[in-house]
Amino acid sequence: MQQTVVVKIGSSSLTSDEGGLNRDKLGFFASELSKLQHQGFQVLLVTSGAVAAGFREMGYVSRPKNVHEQQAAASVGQALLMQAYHVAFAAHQVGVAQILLTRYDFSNRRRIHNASMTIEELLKHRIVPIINENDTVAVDELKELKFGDNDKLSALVANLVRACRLVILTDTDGLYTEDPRKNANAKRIDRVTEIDEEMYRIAGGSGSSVGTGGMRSKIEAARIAMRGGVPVFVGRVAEDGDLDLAVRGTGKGTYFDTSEHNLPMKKQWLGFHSLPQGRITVDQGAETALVVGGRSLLPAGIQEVSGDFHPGDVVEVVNSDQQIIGRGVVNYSTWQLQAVAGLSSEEVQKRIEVQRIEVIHRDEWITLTAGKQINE
Ligand SMILES: Nc1ncnc2c1ncn2[C@@H]1O[C@H](COP(=O)(O)OP(=O)(O)O)[C@@H](O)[C@H]1O
Ligand SMILES: N[C@@H](CCC(=O)OP(=O)(O)O)C(=O)O
Repeated sequence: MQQTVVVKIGSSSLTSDEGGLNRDKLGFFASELSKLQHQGFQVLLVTSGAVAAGFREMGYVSRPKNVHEQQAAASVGQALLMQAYHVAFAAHQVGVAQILLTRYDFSNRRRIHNASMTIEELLKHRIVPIINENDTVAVDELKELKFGDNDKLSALVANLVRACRLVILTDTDGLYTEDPRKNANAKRIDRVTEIDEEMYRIAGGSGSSVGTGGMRSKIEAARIAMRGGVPVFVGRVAEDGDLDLAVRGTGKGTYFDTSEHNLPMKKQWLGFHSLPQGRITVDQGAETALVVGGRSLLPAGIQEVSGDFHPGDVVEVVNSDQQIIGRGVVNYSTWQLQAVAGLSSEEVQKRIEVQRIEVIHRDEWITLTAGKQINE
């Protein structure tokens, strides 16, 4: 079977702080990606840079902060971006296609299935799908409905196509013990096997005025991809052949290894694509049963319920310290659960009629605590 590589290129690698595309850099990346394809890899590109490429044409002096200005700049820049990629890849006899996705598309199983089928068809024809967030329609006010930066989008795409590696290219050669722009003595971390809280602490925000996510969002992307069984490289590609080295394991950057196996599609959807409709707080006993014991959630372990959900919806589960421990498909509605929270299963059955006694069945649950996942 052919191996698939997903490469994400950030705004900082394609444009300058003053805005506008750097066609030399873009041409270089197209050449590196084409080489990978010629070697037999299936290649997908997740690209940022629409806002950065378009804001100058709109007459703005710097990257706009206002949402509608950003959306307008993105719609100008996206066309410029695709035009430039089309020309740059054509020089290597490689065809390209544009795919614009939103967070909402991932949360809807039919839409993401359609996107996945389209991608498969393009790859079969050796066309490189070039993916960006659909900035014009992405809703910024509702943070959970917008990716913002493309790091997380690239991780979701890598999991979707079951990539053999996700390569996140940026303007620094990997994750350092501190932002290297702020501390020249910071040391690069070459290999990461587990993402813990310390990792989030050292990863700062964006260092340039065109990038948005910084290293923090790359760590979050790496966590999602690792959960999906996809190893990740975060770093820089500056010279001929660098991308090949990055894919093969000897690039200039940080490698995030994973011992996880590909998560089943259903669990991926639950953990990373679905949009929770409510929140359930559980006690210590229920937390252990879910996270360590691999058991279902029963009404007895529930302390608090909020949101507006119905049987079949996805809810987020938090422990008594309000830390997220996972997500699952709920078998109760909000009012039903509020009426029986904390009660024994026997008592619940006397009071209300439910299809299944489990609030969340173990097969419809995913643990999302940082570190090693015990229960799949
Ligand atoms: N611990 C860290 N190690 C490396 N880079 C870091 C760290 N913390 C913050 N950064 C910053 O993250 C930036 C890359 O992210 P970003 O600007 O969002 O790039 P992109 O546009 O490629 O997504 C780097 O330029 C760097 O200044
Ligand atoms: N979709 C946006 C991405 C915004 C952005 O700056 O992302 P990134 O450079 O990946 O931190 C664009 O194309 O401008």
